[in-house]
Amino acid sequence: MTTRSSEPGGRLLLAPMEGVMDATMRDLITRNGGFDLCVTEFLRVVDELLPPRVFHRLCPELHAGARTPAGTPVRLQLLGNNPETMAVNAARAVELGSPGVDINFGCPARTVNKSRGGAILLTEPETLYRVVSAVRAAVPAAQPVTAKMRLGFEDRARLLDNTWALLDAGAAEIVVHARTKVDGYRPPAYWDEIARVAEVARKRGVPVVANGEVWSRADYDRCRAASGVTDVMLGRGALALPNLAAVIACGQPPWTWEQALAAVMQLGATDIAAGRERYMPSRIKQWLKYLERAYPEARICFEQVKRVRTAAEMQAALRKGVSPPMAACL
Ligand SMILES: Cc1cc2nc3c(=O)[nH]c(=O)nc-3n(C[C@H](O)[C@H](O)[C@H](O)COP(=O)(O)O)c2cc1C
Repeated sequence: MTTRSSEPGGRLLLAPMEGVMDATMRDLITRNGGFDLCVTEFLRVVDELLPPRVFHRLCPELHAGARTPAGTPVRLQLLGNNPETMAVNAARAVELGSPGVDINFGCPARTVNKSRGGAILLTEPETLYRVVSAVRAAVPAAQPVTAKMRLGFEDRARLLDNTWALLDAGAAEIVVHARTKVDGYRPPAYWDEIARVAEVARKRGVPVVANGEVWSRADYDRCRAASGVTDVMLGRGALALPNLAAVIACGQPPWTWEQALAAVMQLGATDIAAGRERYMPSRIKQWLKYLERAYPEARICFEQVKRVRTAAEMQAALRKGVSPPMAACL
């Protein structure tokens, strides 16, 4: 196992991905090394202090020092607009062991935005300020309060207002997904816009993390050059090429399809062992879709398993692919 981190060249963060990047995935992806920090899927905060079990469900690593089995720290992410409830839930996240807390100002989901959560708040810099200030005040000073945002909601007009709001409120770090909400996930990511945020944040000594469309070592280099920042967050790229962080951090060769398929099988086995059989086939299919970007074999594999409904059938189908011919998994 390669455990060297990407320091001092810059940190690598594993992106929060709701419905995809749960503890099992974080374990599989961080095992190979290269990552310095993970951020959890968002925890939706409305009008109450959530019970500890909700935090533990989202981030079981809290039972293990808030680290993945490979030792990568995991920070909890909260999403909401109410400063008071965000503050009490942030305090609880930290009490339960989260190394600081991250706040989501980037979620583009219509249902979330309709209830004034996620990216819609980029139209209200004053709300960003109030939420982050309240959270900052509620969390011990040694614990970082970080924020993740997009370039804007409809356009980038308020990018620097939002940046100043986060800085004035005491954000310790800002992750910028280099697209607006309206851009969705459509390429390109506008990495050069991150440079504008970084220029302002530098005045306060606050690091900025670049995010969006980094699928390879070459993208990573281009992203850093365009944004001028050294820290990068990887999302879909780390699912498409599961050892992307180690490729970047340690020059590890990109995994072969056989290695990727072994990780897919491991995910299946873990889900079964944890009693998540019903959920397992759809998870495997979901990952294969991401893997298609790096491996033509993943498409063949997906076509062959797309009608599989049970965990046992899925396991048998994948197992056949482990012996030659390796190009297919049936
Ligand atoms: C399925 C999915 C779920 C996501 N869930 C979250 C989330 O819970 N919190 C968050 O801040 N960003 C979330 N994101 C955004 C990612 O963290 C990241 O900003 C985005 O995918 C761009 O980075 P990438 O091109 O490296 O994937 C999600 C993205 C996807 C595709």
